[in-house]
Amino acid sequence: MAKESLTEAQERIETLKTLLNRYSYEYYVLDKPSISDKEYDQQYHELEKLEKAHPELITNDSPTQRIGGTILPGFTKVQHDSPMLSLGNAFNQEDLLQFHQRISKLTGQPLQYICELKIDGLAVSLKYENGLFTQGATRGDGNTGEDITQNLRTVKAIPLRLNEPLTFEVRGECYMPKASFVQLNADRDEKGLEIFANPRNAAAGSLRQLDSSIAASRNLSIYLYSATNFEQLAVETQDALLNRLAQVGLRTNPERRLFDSIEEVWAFTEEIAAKRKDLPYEIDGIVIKVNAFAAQEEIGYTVKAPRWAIAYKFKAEEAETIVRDIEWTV
Ligand SMILES: CC(C)(CNC(=O)c1ccc(Oc2ccccc2)cc1)c1ccc2c(N)nc(N)nc2n1
Repeated sequence: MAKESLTEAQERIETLKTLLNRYSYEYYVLDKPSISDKEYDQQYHELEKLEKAHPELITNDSPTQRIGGTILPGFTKVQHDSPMLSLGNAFNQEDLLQFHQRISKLTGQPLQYICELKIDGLAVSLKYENGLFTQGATRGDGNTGEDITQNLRTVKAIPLRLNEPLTFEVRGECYMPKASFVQLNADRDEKGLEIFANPRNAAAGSLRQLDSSIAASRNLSIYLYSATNFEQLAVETQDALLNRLAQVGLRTNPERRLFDSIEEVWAFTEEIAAKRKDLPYEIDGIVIKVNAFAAQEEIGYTVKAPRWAIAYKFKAEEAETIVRDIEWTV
């Protein structure tokens, strides 16, 4: 084909990046792809060819730039702008009742709860500046984590550009779907490599790689569940925040429910316990949060965890999940 003019190439590259970004949003966030994988691949290869012919037009948010070219010497430290807090635990109905009674005393507002699944993966923080993904980090000790931007850029469910030019930080759980875990262990076993004990360890092991092409091969995914400086999102509840995160292009877990009583919350934990084995990802519990941000602020925090949230933990499923989890060490 005749070498297209620079502006024609520039326009086509911009169009393709916008289209491919939109398709990823439909596929990973809306779970409603509007084109086939084949059509996606065709447009992706057209973009690759155009960028090869015009390398000066390659930008950081192009879907062709998810795998970094270099192997990192190590991970640098990252200070989180606000702490990534931990959660208190509940192990039975009585614990949940006590949680409810304890916080009911701390606010005059009627308590509405939101229940979210507690995905068994690795907590990560994603920074966006003017809508562009600029930094990804592990939770670390809650205040200091490690910069794993290169590896998180390979996670296709993480948009390199949001649908809106927002500047904020979101947090969520990066995980390996059960099917990817089974396939990975089968491949490793066949190659005589040590297999992973559970999907959480496999996800942690993948995000700890200094060569992002290895992380890229591990089919990781992510669910986001919180944001900092979310004032610009103009939301007043956790549920509205999650809807807003999906609207701007971020993947959130659909199995969330709102309840007005702790009895209904307990019933939900039993409902999820029954369907846990059928979920395409592992969970280790349910996170119960006061839904309204105003009530959250009134109820407040302890030194390391919110008072307005608790993790109801399921009993460990199989012997293997009791295996000591890999500590995050590099
Ligand atoms: C509730 C929170 C602890 C996040 N929230 C925070 O980390 C957090 C951090 C600073 C906050 O405000 C402060 C800002 C500065 C200082 C102190 C608090 C508020 C919330 C949490 C933790 C783990 C979760 C998980 N595995 N799954 C789901 N579904 N939800 C989860 N939610």
